Amino acid sequence: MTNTRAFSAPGKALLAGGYLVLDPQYRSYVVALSSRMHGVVRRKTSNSESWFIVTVRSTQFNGDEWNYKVSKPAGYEVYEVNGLRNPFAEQVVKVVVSYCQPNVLNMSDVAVEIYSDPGYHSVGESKLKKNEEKQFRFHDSTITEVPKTGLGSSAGLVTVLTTCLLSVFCRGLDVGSEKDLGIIHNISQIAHCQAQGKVGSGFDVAAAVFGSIIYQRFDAKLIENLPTSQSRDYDAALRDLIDTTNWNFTHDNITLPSGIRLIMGDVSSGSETTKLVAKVKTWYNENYPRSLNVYREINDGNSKFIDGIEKLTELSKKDPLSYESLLKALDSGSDTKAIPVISQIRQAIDQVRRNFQLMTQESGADIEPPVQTELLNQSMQLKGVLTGVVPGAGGYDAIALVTTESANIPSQTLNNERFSAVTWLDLRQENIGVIEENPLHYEGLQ
Ligand SMILES: Nc1ncnc2c1ncn2[C@@H]1O[C@H](COP(=O)(O)OP(=O)(O)O)[C@@H](O)[C@H]1O
Ligand SMILES: C[C@@](O)(CCOP(=O)(O)OP(=O)(O)O)CC(=O)O
Repeated sequence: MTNTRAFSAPGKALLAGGYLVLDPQYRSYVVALSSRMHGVVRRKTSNSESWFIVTVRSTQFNGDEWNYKVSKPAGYEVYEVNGLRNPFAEQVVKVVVSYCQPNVLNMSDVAVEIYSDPGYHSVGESKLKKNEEKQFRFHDSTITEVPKTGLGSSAGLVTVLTTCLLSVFCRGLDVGSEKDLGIIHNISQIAHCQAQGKVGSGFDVAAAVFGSIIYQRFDAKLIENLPTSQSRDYDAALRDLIDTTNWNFTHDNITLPSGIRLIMGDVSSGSETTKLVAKVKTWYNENYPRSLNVYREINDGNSKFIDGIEKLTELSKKDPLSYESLLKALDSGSDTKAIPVISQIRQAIDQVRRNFQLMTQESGADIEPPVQTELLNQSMQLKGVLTGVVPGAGGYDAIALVTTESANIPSQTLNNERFSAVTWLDLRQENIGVIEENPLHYEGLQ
């Protein structure tokens, strides 16, 4: 077992900051989730002297497996021996070997088993396999054909695979050290961005690495300006970008106040974030500077939301009795207008949602389409709900509710026609980012 290590990284929900977070000037509020992506990595004997193989296996998805042959005629060459595509896995292998510079002449083969927690994908016809520690769902289809719930599976994959490979190629990796987390973050952002072929804000990768955070993005040019991987200067530029460049981004750890939880409802109609982002960008440019005012209003709402959540945390510590009665008031569904911090949070989210509804009408991007507005308004009638949003890019994917710990949303909505399209996901917030796991916990799943 000494040859084997295991790591995991969390999924995310972007509660405040959708679209704005693409611009480094705006802060976002990202909650890491209890649904995690896992990787178990082991070294094996190599059959060749001039190359080695990195196998990425995802048995949950109909036995998916990718085998990357890594050789170094001049610079590193990485290709999948059966011509199978997984751009995220491939980019991670490329970036990690270019960064760590393993000696292909005496490097062992490496195998990484990937496991994703049930929350990442719709249940469908899958079969649950478990042992005493973990449980995973096994699907009959390949990864690209199984519907996602929107927790950021590619960011999770990239982050655990990066961590697994670094642990083999750069010995002594310690995910408890800020420095090593920084390296994992920078490599994961580069690989994710190159695989996506577009520059997202990177909030999903940052949450996978650092957990729940206030996130402000790095300048997209950092990655765009890298020379191509064929260039002589690539390896040096890459190392410089990972080890010495100041990325100048914010990832301040946060936690939801005690007694408050996040609950996600999968609506599972699916929306394509890239298309929504493209429509919003067109709308923004065509309506400038009025669109800037809309963004400023949303940003003001986001800031008041973040501030309100911080006030709740403060109150829970300084005056537990008042805090307890505030939670009780939320739970009973009684009128909470007289409680300033609750009004602040609700008004802040109303301000954000009003502007998202306006952008939806004007841009044609279904950020908060009328069915989601209806669902959120209905959710606000449930006992124990503090507030609710369409997370991230919005669309028809999901809703996220911030509720009291004791609110039982699934039982309140059972047999309620208005919620018939919603599947409440079995997950909650969990602040922690990448962690080391016990590799034995993945054995004997049945
Ligand atoms: N469990 C997994 N095993 C292997 N690859 C995965 C896994 N989960 C996600 N991926 C990779 O990430 C891709 C999904 O990325 P994307 O469509 O951007 O979804 P998301 O919004 O969940 O990140 C998959 O097609 C695959 O390449
Ligand atoms: C629009 C965005 O600001 C937020 C998108 O959030 P989602 O949580 O919807 O993300 P995906 O998992 O990529 O679909 C784009 C971004 O920040 O990358």
